[in-house]
Amino acid sequence: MSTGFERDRSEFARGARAIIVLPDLGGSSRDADARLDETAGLAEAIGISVIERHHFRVRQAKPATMLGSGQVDALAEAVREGEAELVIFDAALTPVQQRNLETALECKVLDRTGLILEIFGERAATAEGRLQVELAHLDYQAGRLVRSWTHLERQRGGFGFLGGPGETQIEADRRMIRDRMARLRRELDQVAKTRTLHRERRQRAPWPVIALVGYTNAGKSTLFNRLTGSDVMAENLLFATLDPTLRQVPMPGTDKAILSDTVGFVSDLPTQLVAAFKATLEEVVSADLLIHVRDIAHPDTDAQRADVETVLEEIGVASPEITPRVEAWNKVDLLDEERRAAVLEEAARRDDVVAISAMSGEGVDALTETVGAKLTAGHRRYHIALPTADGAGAAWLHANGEVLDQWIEGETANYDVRMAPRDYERFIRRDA
Ligand SMILES: Nc1nc2c(ncn2[C@@H]2O[C@H](COP(=O)(O)OP(=O)(O)OP(=O)(O)O)[C@@H](O)[C@H]2O)c(=O)[nH]1
Repeated sequence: MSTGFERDRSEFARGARAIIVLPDLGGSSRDADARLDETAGLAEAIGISVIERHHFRVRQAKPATMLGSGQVDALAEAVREGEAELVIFDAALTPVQQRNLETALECKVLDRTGLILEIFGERAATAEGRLQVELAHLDYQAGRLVRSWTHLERQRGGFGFLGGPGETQIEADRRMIRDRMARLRRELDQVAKTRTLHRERRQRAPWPVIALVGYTNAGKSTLFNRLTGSDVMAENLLFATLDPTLRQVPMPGTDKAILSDTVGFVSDLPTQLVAAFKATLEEVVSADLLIHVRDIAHPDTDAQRADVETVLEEIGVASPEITPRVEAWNKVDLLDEERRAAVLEEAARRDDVVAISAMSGEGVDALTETVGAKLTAGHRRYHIALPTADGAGAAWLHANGEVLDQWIEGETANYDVRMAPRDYERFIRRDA
């Protein structure tokens, strides 16, 4: 069934000419140029062609148009001269502001949430990803529909104007959205159940799961490819990895580990998206260890780190004491000599930080060593005696622990094994 509310991708056709606007309300610690770069990068990731960037200082956001009237006029002029088809605001706009701006600028206006939804829509690769995006999108539209209706009605002077023109249509639209959302939720439940089954099956496999997290463009995919030796997703596509990709990788100290690449995080991630993407990020929630990839050469690297930690907390990842993190300070190749020396020195001082260049490979072996060491940090040495005929038991020990020594006494095979207490208990239970 088509609700008529599905995304019209042709609206943002590849190559659409766009102007990026940063309304600067002050008080942000972020670098305005870096912010404009990020938004331009996000837009370009879905094929929008960015022709201009504007940075407007706004003392107080205007309820009707966000910007002051002089600024709106200047922007309208820029739209006409540049023949722009789209203006992207790096801010959250109310439905009223969005519509008033569209009228004044005579072109389409998209806010940050709308832009992120477009990107998520384009990148969602699995059935679950697509369902989640559509749900988030409908949720966003439902909010706009209700409020814009109230606004229209007020313009008509029509409180108490129930049953007036348009109302029936809007009611019908809202019902259609509601029905469609209910259906999507049911489908999602089903998909989520299947996923949980798969995950449980994998959790019974003995390998630890390592999740790569990080701000968008930090270099997660580049590192993922380097660690796994795959060259998929080598393009510079923001959010190229909306759906987690899982690979087995060798890790010192364990037989192997499962590495999961996840979606890039952004600042001000709309709440409805955090909720909608929680399932996609479940790999992160249940991971044994997180590698937090940071673009250490970015001017806002500290703010980006805080954003990532906030999202991790929002989606329910346990504190670093329970789910250990290793920070990979990436792109050290871009630093000037002085900064590079300072970064390397600080990284060397900390046992949870490794300076790397995912691009050149510098530091990547050290990262693997550190991750392996963290994974095995809680490991202990056990003595285990098995009947020599227990080939499966012996194989399990080799796969799950580090066999330090083994010797045979009559019918008994002895093993001196280093492994996680959790694995030891699982092994003992298996025997019982
Ligand atoms: N100079 C330099 N560039 C890097 C390095 N690592 C990644 N890059 C570049 O940074 C850009 C983003 O890298 P990705 O690996 O796509 O980043 P990501 O974190 O997966 O991005 P999202 O999918 O948006 O979350 C690409 O242009 C990479 O080539 C590095 O160590 N040095």
